[in-house]
Amino acid sequence: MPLPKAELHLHIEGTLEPELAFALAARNSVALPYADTEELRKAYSFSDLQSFLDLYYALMAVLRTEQDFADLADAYLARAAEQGVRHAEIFFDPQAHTARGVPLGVVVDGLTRALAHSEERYGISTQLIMCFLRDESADSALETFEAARPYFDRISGIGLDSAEVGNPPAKFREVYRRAAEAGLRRVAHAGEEGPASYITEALDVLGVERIDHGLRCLEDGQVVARLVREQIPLTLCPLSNVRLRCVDTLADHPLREMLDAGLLVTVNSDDPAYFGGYVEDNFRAVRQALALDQETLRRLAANSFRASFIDDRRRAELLAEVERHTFEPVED
Ligand code: HPA
Ligand SMILES: [Zn+2]
Repeated sequence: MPLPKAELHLHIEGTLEPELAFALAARNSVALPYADTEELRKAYSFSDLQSFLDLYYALMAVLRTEQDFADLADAYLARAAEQGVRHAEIFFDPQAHTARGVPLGVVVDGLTRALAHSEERYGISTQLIMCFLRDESADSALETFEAARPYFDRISGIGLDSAEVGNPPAKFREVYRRAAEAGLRRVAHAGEEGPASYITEALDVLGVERIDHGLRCLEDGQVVARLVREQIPLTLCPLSNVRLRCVDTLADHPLREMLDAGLLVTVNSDDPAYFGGYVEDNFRAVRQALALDQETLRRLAANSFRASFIDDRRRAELLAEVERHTFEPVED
């Protein structure tokens, strides 16, 4: 069995595998501009975040019905279970669907239909985090937030994703204020392609409890010192960072330096269908590239539960599972 872990940075739309994309395209009579899955996979060569986002949004055209969203989430959960995931906090992008005429209720009902049987079927507890597209307007985020109020009993928190540079956190001050007032958890992508100052802004202006990516904190010692002091979790995504050219190679990934600095870092998969692996694949890749020992892997898994929004009892149970875990001999 793989190491038990929580997945805290996972875009459900980024789990759309080429095979499922073609199956849904056929089911919904949507034409894809690729002959087959092989040709589609060849398009997964990205130069930066935007080049990925262009394909990510285009492929969403196949997601139309409640069943589509349920199938997408169920396929993810089945994969996640094989990868040792025991708790998942799952992002979705409501505006990417409502903009195409898919009602918010269809998205939420479909996703939560799959999540509802997740504990029983896969042993994975789940939460849903609604992300706003930061390259859309602040008004659009507010409209989306208000439209989602009827679903707040099924939504744990809000996040911020999409094109970072030029779309600083402060643009979304009001929607984060309303989320806090509504008792929702708050996270945001910051410091992936954007500067370290966006991390500070997300903490100070948006009141976020966790930073998604946060890699570029390393460019500012004061930001690192604060993240360490306040033990703000960072949800790193190593394979994503290589594919989107935030780091040159996995061997250059600063994960080890970040751990050594005392940062509360976690390892996650971001958009696994596009970036070459799910969360255990990310663990395995950094273990190999950075020669991480078992205690370091155990620490990363424990961090994932510490950084999660689960209740204290389940957190204690899952941390005990990490402690008890015995590693299988590695073959590579
Ligand atoms: O890695 C990402 N960064 C920003 N937006 C995203 N939307 C899906 N994945 C990402
Ligand atoms: Zn992300």
